[in-house]
Amino acid sequence: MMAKLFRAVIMGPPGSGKGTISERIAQSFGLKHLSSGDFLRENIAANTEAGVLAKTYIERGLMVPDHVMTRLLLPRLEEMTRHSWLMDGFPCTLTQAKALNSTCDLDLVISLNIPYETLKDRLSDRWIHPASGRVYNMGFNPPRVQGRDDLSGEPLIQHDNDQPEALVARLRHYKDVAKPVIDLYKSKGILHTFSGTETDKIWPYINSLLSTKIPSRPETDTQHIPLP
Ligand SMILES: Nc1nc2c(ncn2[C@@H]2O[C@H](COP(=O)(O)OP(=O)(O)OP(=O)(O)O)[C@@H](O)[C@H]2O)c(=O)[nH]1
Ligand SMILES: Nc1ncnc2c1ncn2[C@@H]1O[C@H](COP(=O)(O)OP(=O)(O)O)[C@@H](O)[C@H]1O
Repeated sequence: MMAKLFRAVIMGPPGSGKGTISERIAQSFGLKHLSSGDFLRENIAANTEAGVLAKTYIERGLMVPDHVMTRLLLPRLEEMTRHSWLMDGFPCTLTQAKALNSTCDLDLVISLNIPYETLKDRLSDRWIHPASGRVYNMGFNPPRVQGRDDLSGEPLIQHDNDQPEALVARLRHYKDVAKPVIDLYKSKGILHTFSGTETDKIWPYINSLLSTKIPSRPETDTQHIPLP
């Protein structure tokens, strides 16, 4: 019998560890990790209409408008009716959350609550491989060769957006737009908030929460490998 499908969203300010934790969840529980940033980069690389439009905003450090995000992401989610997934980076706004609501029922929302000083330290030390979106942190998960992506060997870059001056504005913006989304999920009783300064300390709590919600590893594209 097919395991029940499971749909989750992970929210948090820039640098809160959504990508890092999503990878761990995907590995441990077999959910597909969907990332709004990755979808956007794929569309930009493929020169789709939405990708060309999105690029003009991202290049200026702005959020992509809601109607572009929903036009891009909802059809992809509709294709995933047979999969369990974890979405990272979407929804960001109440309009996006309402659009997602009309497409599927979420089982769980993880919200990461990380102090500003911690975000500032992490992001000022974040290096990115622009083509793939892979992220490194010089202390936490450094690349094998300094300044180079582990898989492609291509140079890593830093975003101006990650520097403290830009970060303050991004965080303020995040707080404003995320608050009604968090309130919505709280009122639905599916919000779980995790606070802390280290991903490795937060992870066991998320892991044990998900273990109570996902009794067996759901169907995946890959071969079914029993967990130890
Ligand atoms: N020092 C430290 N760095 C961490 C920790 N967890 C994640 N990082 C690093 O912090 C940076 C941000 O983590 P991400 O997983 O990219 O965070 P995100 O929430 O997906 O960020 P955005 O894509 O900006 O929304 C990356 O460089 C990570 O390697 C931690 O516990 N300690
Ligand atoms: N849900 C969303 N709504 C609007 N814009 C988004 C959304 N998700 C991603 N973006 C845009 O794509 C960019 C890249 O996203 P992402 O890879 O998550 O990294 P970051 O948030 O660190 O910039 C964002 O800066 C933003 O411009």
